[in-house]
Amino acid sequence: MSMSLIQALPKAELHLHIEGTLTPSRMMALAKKHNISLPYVTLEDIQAAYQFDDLQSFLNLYYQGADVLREEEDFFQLMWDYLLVCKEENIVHTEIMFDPQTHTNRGVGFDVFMPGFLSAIRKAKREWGQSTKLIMSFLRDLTEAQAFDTLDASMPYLADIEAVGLDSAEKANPPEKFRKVFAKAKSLGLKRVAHAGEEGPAEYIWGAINELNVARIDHGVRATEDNVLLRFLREHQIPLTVCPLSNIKLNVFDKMDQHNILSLLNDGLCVTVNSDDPSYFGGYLNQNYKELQHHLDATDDQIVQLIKNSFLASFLAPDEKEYWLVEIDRMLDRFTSELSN
Ligand code: HPA
Ligand SMILES: [Zn+2]
Repeated sequence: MSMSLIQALPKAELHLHIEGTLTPSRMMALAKKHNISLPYVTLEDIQAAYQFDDLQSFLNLYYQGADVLREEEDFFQLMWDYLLVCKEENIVHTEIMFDPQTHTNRGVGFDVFMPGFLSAIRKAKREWGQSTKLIMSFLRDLTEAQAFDTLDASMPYLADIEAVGLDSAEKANPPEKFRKVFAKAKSLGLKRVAHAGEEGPAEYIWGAINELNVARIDHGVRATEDNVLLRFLREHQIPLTVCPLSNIKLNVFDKMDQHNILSLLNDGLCVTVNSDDPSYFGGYLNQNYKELQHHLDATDDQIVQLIKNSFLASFLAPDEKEYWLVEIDRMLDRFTSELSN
């Protein structure tokens, strides 16, 4: 049963950067369209370049790749490519991060990328009922004043933005640097998330919770360095959006069999599985689940709990969460009775 379980069950994805879904072939096509010369000739050159030492070495290529995104249609295609993957992988709900500053810094404004994103999102909703929410992420290596400018520029699109987030280079950019802009976002009715405890210390997870008032932590795997924090995360069921393949590619863990996701799960934390930047890290969501079966001997029960957590940790309304949890149990009952017949 476990082979098809991952594919068969409806899932939510909560930690996904849309700029990190830019496929090598789409990158090549857009470079050609806009007459941009890439440091790659073939698709294989791109694959070969995607070997990273750490977060920063990845970010350098990720920001470089995003430069091929110039027009509304490009952003539509980027989003559409990913939403088709959601349909294929049975990701019925997805909370998608986008990095406005990666685009506004090179003269591509909200009036270019937002209409592109939104038309793809609306088409997927119409065609197969795809559920999505958008999370606007601030780049933490830039200043808080620049984050405020970004929040101001997003005002015309606020109705389509669920939450704000915090990403990019974590070390030396602690959450409290963005305390005021997160407070402003909260006053505007936006939910909050932040990357913390990926490369940065457990202390940054406390900072995200106490200073930024986040509903969940992106990554958070370094929480295991602080037992008081672990107890707090368990007691308050503050979700961690963990990204297994990302953590291996960026050397947060040496090998998948050393990943701590299942020990966090067994400890009673609300952990979830996500793909982060699938085009750069070598796998979409289902592959991330499969890695846990292959390298950590994840049981069916653990896979099911991780999938249920993906809905519990989402920003869906309580009745929507309940709908999917009931649907999952219904499907599991059916699998079990099919197996016993
Ligand atoms: O995993 C990540 N961490 C920080 N910044 C990012 N930007 C895209 N992906 C990431
Ligand atoms: Zn991320």
